[in-house]
Order: sequence, then C-alpha cells, then structure tokens
Amino acid sequence: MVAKLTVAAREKALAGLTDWTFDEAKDAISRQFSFENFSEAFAFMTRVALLAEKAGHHPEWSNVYDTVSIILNTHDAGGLSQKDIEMAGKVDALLG
Ligand SMILES: C[C@H](O)[C@H](O)[C@H]1CNC2=NC(N)=NC(=O)C2=N1
Repeated sequence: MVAKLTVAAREKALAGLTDWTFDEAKDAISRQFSFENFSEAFAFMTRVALLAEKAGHHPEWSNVYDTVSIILNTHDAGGLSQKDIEMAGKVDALLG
C-alpha cells in the first residue's frame, strides 16, 4: 500500500506542481481546467480516465460544460501520496 506523503515530501512535490492547489482539510490537491467547449472538456476527461485506469488511481472530478475540476488524493493512504503527484504530472502533460 502507498503511504501518505510527509509534510516535507509534500512541500517538495508541490513546488513542482504550481497549477495545483493543496487543500489541508481534504489532504488533497485540486486543479480546474477550462476548454473551448464541452466536446474538448469531455475529450480531456476521456484521456484522464484512460490514464487513471492504467495507473489504478482515480480522480474525484466534476464537469460543467467547458470546465473540468479534478481533486486528487489517495483513499488507501487517507491523504496525499506520491500516486497523486504522479497523476497530477501526467494530467498536466496531456495539455502539452
Ligand atoms: C485496488 C485498486 O487499485 C485501489 O482500490 C485503487 C483504485 N483507485 C484509487 N484511486 C484513488 N484516488 N485512491 C485510491 O486509493 C485508489 N485505490
């Protein structure tokens, strides 16, 4: 099982994920993505879904028309883990 990040490890990891916001209460990171329209937003969600299945690590997310909100944390660890950091990096990379 993957472990929750220590505060030091979390701060180091978040320094490399400048577009993501850390929520202390949820022990999670989040980011909102805006697209041209629903079709672009849903195409992005499809790509994230494929990443999530491959990694066995799934986002909490929502979509309203052209906007996708993603929250990442690790249920098995009860907080933020390296898996979330890796997933955030992969999601960012989708946007090139
Ligand atoms: C067995 C399976 O891989 C686990 O239940 C995975 C599935 N997806 C998951 N996703 C997230 N976000 N956290 C988890 O702890 C988690 N666990």
